[in-house]
Amino acid sequence: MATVLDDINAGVREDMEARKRLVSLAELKERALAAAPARDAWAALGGPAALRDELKVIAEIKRRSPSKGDLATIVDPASLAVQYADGGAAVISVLTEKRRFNGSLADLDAVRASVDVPLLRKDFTVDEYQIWEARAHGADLILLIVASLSDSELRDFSALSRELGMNVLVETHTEEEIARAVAAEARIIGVNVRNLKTLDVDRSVFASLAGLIPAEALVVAESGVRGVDDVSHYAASGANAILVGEALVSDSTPRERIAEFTAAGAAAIAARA
Ligand SMILES: O=C(O)c1ccccc1NCC(=O)[C@H](O)[C@H](O)COP(=O)(O)O
Repeated sequence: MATVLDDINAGVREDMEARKRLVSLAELKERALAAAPARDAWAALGGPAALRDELKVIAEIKRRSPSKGDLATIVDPASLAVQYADGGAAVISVLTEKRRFNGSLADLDAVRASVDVPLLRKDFTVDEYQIWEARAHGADLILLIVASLSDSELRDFSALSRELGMNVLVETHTEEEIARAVAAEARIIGVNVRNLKTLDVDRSVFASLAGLIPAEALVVAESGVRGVDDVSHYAASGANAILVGEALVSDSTPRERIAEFTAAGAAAIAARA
C-alpha cells in the first residue's frame, strides 16, 4: 500500500517534470554556477564537536502540512524570515513542496533576498534537478530523506551537493536508516520523530536513536517541538540542533520563541556536560 511519503514523492516528481519543461537542466546548471557561493551551514550549526557549545535552531517556514492542514497564513515569508534571523535562528528552512505544504521556490527567493543566514531548501529530493534548482535559488543546505532514496542516490546526491558547496541534512527515522546515513558519510544527520509513512509523532524516538550517531556528525532533532520541555528533552538526549516548524509559524512572537528555545537548550546542554 502506498504511504503518505510515496504519495508526496509521486506529486513532487510530477511537479518537477512540469518545471523541467520551463527551465531545462542545462539552463539551471548555468544559473546555479553563477549564483553567489553557498554559506557554511555546517559551521552555523556548530561545526566540529569541540566547538558545539549550544543548541542551534533551524526555524522553518511551513504554511501547511499533511498532518495538520493549514498552519498559518504567511503573507510575507521574507519578514517572517527576518524575525527568525533576529531571534537567533542558525539556519532558516523554507518548505518548497507545493501540493501538500503550499510552499514554493518563490518563497525561497523572497527569504534569500531578505536574510544572510544559511537556508535549507526543504523539499522531498528525488532527482538531481532539485539539487541544481536549490543552488540556483540560493540554498546552502538541502534535505535528503533516507527512506525515499537508494544507497547510490544518497551517495550521488550528497556528492553533487558538496560539489556545489552545499551541506546536506540527511534525515532518518530508524536504526537501519542511521546506519545507511553513516555509510553515506553524512555529516549532518537528522532524526525525524515524525514517521513520514504514518505521520505519528513520537518524541521518544529521538532519545532512542541519537546515541547511534557518530560524535563527529551534527545531530538534528526534527519535529514535535511545541514548547521548552521538548527542547530540553532533545538537548539532554544529544541534539546539537532542533528543526521547528509549527510552533514558530503559529506563534505571534517567533523571535522571542527562538530566543526562549535557545536558552532552554543551552541550560540542558550545560547540565549534560
Ligand atoms: O509535517 C508533516 O505533517 C509532514 C508530513 C509528511 C512528511 C513531512 C512532514 N513534515 C516535514 C517535517 O519534517 C517538519 O516540517 C519539520 O520537521 C518541522 O516539524 P514541526 O515542528 O512538528 O512542524
